[in-house]
Amino acid sequence: MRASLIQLSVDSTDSADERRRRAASLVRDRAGDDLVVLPELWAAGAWSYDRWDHDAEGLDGPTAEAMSTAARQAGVWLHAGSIVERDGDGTLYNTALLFDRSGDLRGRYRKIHRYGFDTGEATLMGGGDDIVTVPTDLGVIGLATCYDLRFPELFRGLLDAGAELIAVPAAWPAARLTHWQLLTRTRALEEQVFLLACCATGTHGDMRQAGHSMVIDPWGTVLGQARTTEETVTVDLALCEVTRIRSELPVLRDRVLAIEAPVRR
Ligand SMILES: NC(=O)CCC(=O)C(=O)O
Repeated sequence: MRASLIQLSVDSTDSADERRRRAASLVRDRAGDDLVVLPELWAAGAWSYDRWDHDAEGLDGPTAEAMSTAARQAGVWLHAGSIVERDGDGTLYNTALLFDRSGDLRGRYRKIHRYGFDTGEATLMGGGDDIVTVPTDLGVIGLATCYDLRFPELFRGLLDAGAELIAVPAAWPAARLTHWQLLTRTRALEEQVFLLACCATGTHGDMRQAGHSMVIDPWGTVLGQARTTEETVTVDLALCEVTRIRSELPVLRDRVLAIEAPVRR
């Protein structure tokens, strides 16, 4: 399969509408690919907290509509990154969307771990409850978002739910680039999955984002990596490698599930 990460620039110099138009055009350029991935909260801006209320939308809002159309026009599976979703009660969620080649919404994941400690996303948004995997004609795709990378138990849950490839949209800060590079490779290696991690670039809300979007194979090898500009990384990958590597190095078979550690905080 051929997969692309579109590392969009999310900068305070352009508007959500401009980014939607640019993202749709970049997705259409990927006609012929199988899977395309966009970053986290790229329309509203992951660090533009003051925009979230204004730019929040439903699953039939302008971002979802533009991305559904772009997926259909390009004939690709499209992980459209995430949106600031407002539900019927008015609660905001950081919600990732996966469209199929016809533009139908096939997966929706509300980010479970909210970043910010006692500020930002942690206080302005609700958290998701569900681990989400989506069976596709490509393989089983697991969904996680940005800060989730710091929580290995979620990735183990995705593995147990059958994930062969995990897509991770992000808006990771440039100041913690080394964490991004370590955590993405570690999650791919420990779960023996392909990990497609698409980070935003550019600066908004006073936060410079890391770029360095990466595709990593189940051996932990980086198959493709972006730099810090707006760019698209395209790789060819064989999902059958998951089965081959899991049988060549069968560490997952050696799990001891009965360990019960006391939880101390
Ligand atoms: N958008 C995010 O989830 C940011 C995560 C982050 O900055 C970190 O884990 O460090």
